Amino acid sequence: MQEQRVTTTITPLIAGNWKMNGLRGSLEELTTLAGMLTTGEAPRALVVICPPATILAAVARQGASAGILAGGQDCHAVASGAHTGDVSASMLADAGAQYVIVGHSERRANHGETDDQVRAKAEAAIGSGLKPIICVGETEAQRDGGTADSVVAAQLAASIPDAAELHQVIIAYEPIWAIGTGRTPSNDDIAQMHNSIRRQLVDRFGDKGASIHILYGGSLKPQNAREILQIENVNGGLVGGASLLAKDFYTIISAV
Ligand SMILES: O=C[C@H](O)COP(=O)(O)O
Repeated sequence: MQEQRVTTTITPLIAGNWKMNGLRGSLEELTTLAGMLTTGEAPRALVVICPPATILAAVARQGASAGILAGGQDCHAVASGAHTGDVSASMLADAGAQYVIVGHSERRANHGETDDQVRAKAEAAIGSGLKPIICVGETEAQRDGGTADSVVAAQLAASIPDAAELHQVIIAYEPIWAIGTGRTPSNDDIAQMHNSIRRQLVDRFGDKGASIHILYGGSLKPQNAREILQIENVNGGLVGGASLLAKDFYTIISAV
């Protein structure tokens, strides 16, 4: 039987995750990017930068005139309290963020975050008016063992909240073995995974599931952006290393 395919038209979104890179000096890159976005051809994508929390407010303020939106890289699941070192979703919103990454594989791996915790963070984000970018993805062993589909399906099922405001949720598929390695899945493998994610979203959420962004992340670069970003059901990208240089990030944005 032929697989049912679901396609949809969504304004693409390109998000840069600066991770733990970026001192105040990085704002110069933001200024350069803003200049490119305002003087060049108008971008066909929403542009988001997720900097370290220390410069989030500055990024939100400085990026606004060029239409650059700001996002956090993580948030706590509760609004306030005795959680030394943590930042809540409402604090990110207060600093000017409109998005927040939750469940990035570096947090799942290094901080033992579970799907339940990721879902709680996504709920907190939505409750504070932020759009959570919920990350899912398989390890290399899982890909080689043929379980990538089921691993990602389980993460999706458990990490996405059953919120009425579901149109605010964004999914980022990031094969862990592709992050920061320069390796990417084949275009066919990306298409297969994104179509599978789309089917699950539509099965679970109906029409709303058809309008949820599904971003690709993992060694997305100026060199491969054009072909990856035109794959069916790839509605943009979550970019790590290549988002740190304005020139590279602008090339990726322009590839949409
Ligand atoms: O959040 C971004 C991803 O982890 C991708 O990172 P990368 O583009 O450096 O591979």
